[in-house]
Amino acid sequence: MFSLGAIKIPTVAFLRKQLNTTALIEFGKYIQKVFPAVFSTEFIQHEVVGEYSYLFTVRGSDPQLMPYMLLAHMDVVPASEEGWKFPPFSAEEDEGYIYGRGTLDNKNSAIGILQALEFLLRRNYRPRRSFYIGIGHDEEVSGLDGGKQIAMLLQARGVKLSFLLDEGSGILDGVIEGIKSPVALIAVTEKGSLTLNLTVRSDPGHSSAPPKETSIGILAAAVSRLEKNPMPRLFGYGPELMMFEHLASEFAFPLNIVMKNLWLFSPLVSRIIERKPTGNSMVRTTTALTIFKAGIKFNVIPHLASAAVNFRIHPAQKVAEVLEIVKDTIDDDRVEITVTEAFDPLPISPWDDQALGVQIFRRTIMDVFPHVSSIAPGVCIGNTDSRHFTNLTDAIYRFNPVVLKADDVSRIHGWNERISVKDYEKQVEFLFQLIQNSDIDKLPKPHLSTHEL
Ligand SMILES: CCCCCCCC/C=C\CCCCCCCC(=O)N[C@@H](CCC(N)=O)C(=O)O
Ligand SMILES: [Zn+2]
Ligand SMILES: [Zn+2]
Repeated sequence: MFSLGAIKIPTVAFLRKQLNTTALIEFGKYIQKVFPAVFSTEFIQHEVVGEYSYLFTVRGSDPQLMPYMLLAHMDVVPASEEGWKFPPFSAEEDEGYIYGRGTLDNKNSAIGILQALEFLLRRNYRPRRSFYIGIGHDEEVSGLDGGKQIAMLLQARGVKLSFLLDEGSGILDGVIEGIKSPVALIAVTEKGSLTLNLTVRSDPGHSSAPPKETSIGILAAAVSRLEKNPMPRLFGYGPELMMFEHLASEFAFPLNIVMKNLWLFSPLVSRIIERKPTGNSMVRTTTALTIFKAGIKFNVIPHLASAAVNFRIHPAQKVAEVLEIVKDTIDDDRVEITVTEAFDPLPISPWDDQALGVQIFRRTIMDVFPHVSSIAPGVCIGNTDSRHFTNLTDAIYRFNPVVLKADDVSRIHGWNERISVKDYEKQVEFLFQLIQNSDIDKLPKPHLSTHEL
């Protein structure tokens, strides 16, 4: 059963320096109370990192086995009171669903991991393979003070990981047009990000004698040009090619043939899938106008107008290239462009028979979600704390073991975020099995089943 108390604690992160620290402290106390075995077992060390994040070191009985890591975060994005069926921090249960900010992103993982470990400890289970659990407190606002500090601490201790599992993808059921059965997408990379601040300055004055162009008009035209001129289609040039090839047999004829031959059909496929926002995010670097500020009074021509634009960079592109395209598209020197944050797409993690993490995930997915018909490498369209761990392993995977239906994706950061009690229990079962399956020291033999391998 979901620890509903975790959802009721409003661990909201607005900005890097604007966190609800009272709630973060309360969350720490809460997990100590509900997971007593995790906090008192002799072979588990817990540490508070960066004031509010938690790092657990679970010492396995066989020091020869290379450790792995499970990552999650306790902070959540803000939630408005209106628009929700139930208040976002009420953890109300309705028709088998628990509603609340963080039920999918990402208290389900934070609590689910600790719950699975608590269950194992109560059964006197001691893992053979050591592992780490990181519960960040500022993932939604960069992870620099939480997740990154955990990564740096482990790096300073000389830790190397065999694999790392974080949030960032899931079991998609009816999300990809043309695929009827649920498919598990394990993201082997995540898109890069570039946030630009655009500013236009012009002389202030009386609205009764306006100039031909104002700061607002100039800026509005610039952002409109960005929106009307999407970044180039790059579908088929990144790991999404691998994803669709793996999923090809899930499509009915003739789409299965099309997906198997993306070298020929990717221009056609990209035009179809870009029609939906999630599909579009696979096709290109996305452009999102997220902040627009100007003006103080109806009869005053404002001196300043500013806007923020957030680009999520396709794995086949880099920050520098996106910036060049932006400058060419705006093509107006009056618009001052400054970079607020920028990083390239993350490296692509291994996806082959030698990749231990992948084999363990496959086996665990098949054990716990037998109705999943394919397991494929995917691309995380957002960003996660795992991007701070690239010095510890090249095997970083993003996968939340939760079934997401078409309307669930927009609940993440949106209204009515929810998880079914059944899905949460499955998530705990997955983690419970995963920890045990990770104790193998050799890779399992390739599985001969109808599953996509
Ligand atoms: C062809 C269709 C394929 C569709 C694939 C869609 C898969 C959707 C599945 C899950 C949703 C992804 C959720 C991504 C997790 C993102 C976590 C997050 O919100 N991170 C923040 C971090 C912010 C920061 N400053 O670091 C973010 O990305 O904004
Ligand atoms: Zn998240
Ligand atoms: Zn999030």
